[in-house]
Amino acid sequence: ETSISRYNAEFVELDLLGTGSFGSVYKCLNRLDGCFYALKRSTKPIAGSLDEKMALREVWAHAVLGHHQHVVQYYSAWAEDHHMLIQNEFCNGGNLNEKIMQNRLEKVLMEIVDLKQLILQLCKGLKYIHSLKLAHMDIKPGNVFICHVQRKTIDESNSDDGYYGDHTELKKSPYDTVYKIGDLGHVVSLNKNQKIEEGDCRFLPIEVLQEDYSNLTKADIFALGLTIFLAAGGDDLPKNGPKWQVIRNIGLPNLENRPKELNSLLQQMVSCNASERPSAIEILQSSFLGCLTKD
Ligand SMILES: Cn1cc(CCO)c2c3c(c(-c4ccccc4Cl)cc21)C(=O)NC3=O
Repeated sequence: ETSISRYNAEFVELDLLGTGSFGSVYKCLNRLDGCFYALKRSTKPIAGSLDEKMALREVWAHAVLGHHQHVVQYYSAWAEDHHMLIQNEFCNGGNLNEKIMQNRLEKVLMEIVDLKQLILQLCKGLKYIHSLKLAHMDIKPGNVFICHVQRKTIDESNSDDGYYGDHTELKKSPYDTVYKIGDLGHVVSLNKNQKIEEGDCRFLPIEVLQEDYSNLTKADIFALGLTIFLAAGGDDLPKNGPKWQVIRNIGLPNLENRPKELNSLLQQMVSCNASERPSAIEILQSSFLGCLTKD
């Protein structure tokens, strides 16, 4: 019998955004509020299975993380006809991996001012997650979602708005770019020593591979360093083998035509010794972002 599906009752399914081992993600329109949402629909995991633990961790993490500008917003989750659904904020700009691929195709490099924004915003998101005693454990370009939001333009028409500026500061783009950390499927709590589900091995620091979970926030910093490296124009990362070992033991190759401050920040973020990696808070305070954080 056709059981009443909340999914069909409350949403209009518009596009398939992606599929994977996790299930399928659709862009949906909520019939009531007229907003778009990203809905992940996956087969309901077997009770007591590892998949169920991970699925519950994802929902618990979203519930604990509440609202933050640089974490993808969670709205609801429910189960129906052998499926589990999670309703998240829809980010209309794709993900950072698609942007990196696009830049390579067009042979363009992210400008340093945009890289600084990327680092600033992701560090604010990580600072928030870490402040709640959680670690993301799967930071990578594919899990950084992009929102293009309408720029707050000063309305030129009513010149008596008390704004006597010259209005020439209009930026080239009609929108601001907001980066958000998403996919909380690997989130772990810092204190509880639980078996972690490793994230993408290209972004995994060696100590986590060796099951040293004493510094999980610094595992996120390591993965963030590699994520920024790729966004700044670095070559693809190895999944294993000697090149994988070199990054863990020696560090990253220098990015030419990038400021030495950026290269040294990246080197620190991927330090072999987790305690030498700067925390999200330290990066926000670092001189590299200095001129930026005073906005
Ligand atoms: C494949 N895919 C494409 C998109 C659109 C990006 O412009 C997307 C989103 C999400 C997710 C997602 C990831 C992990 C868990 C749950 C969701 Cl809804 C997946 C997404 C999500 O949470 N929000 C999204 O926009």
